[in-house]
Amino acid sequence: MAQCKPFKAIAFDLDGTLIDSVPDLAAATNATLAELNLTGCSEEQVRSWVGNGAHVLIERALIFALGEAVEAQRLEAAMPIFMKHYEAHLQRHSKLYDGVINVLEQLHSMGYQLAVVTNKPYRFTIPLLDAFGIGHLFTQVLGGDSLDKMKPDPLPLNHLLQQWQLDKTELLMVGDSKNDILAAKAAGISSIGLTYGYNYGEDIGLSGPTAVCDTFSEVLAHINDSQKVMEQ
Ligand SMILES: O=C(O)COP(=O)(O)O
Repeated sequence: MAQCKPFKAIAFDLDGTLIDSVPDLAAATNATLAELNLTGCSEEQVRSWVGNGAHVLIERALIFALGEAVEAQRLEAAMPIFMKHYEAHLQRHSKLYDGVINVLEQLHSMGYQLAVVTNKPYRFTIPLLDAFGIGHLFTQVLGGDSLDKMKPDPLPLNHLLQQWQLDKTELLMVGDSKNDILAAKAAGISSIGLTYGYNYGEDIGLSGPTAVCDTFSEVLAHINDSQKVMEQ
């Protein structure tokens, strides 16, 4: 078995992990559909469409509203409309999940390198983190369009391993979606799956994370316990 080293760095997913962003994503999606004279959708539907970036979210919304597959040209025309509305909504109704600030501040002061690895477009990620007063805690922030591929591809996590010169056992991924867990598995690193976020209505445990937590505060307890075991 590979020699396990204690974690040095932690990569966090954003939507459904740190921030409940669906209310604003749903408002922006509905404003987009309204501008295109199409039927609106529910917040619950948007909750099940989030996870693969803005492009896929709007593709899913258009397929729902049109009742058929959407042509590439139509999708491309809808994207700037969505981007405009999401920029205006960004943090109007979104909320940090319980325990997020406290746990991130503790991990930061314990000396962990922290990153955000999200499929959300980069241009929205930094303003959102700053609006909630947590941007300064992260030394790396990767959006869905920062690199050539997004989660579930391992590229963003491999990028962090390389940037920070870490062994695979030294980086942990924390997220609510199977995209996070599949990316972690493909990169060969440990992961924590959170049960409270958005995962297409599926049990996150089915994706096979290293551990499952029900609250963000449990993540800190889990990391502390794992470090004790590895240091023994
Ligand atoms: O924008 C999305 O689709 C999801 O973003 P996430 O990777 O932070 O969950």
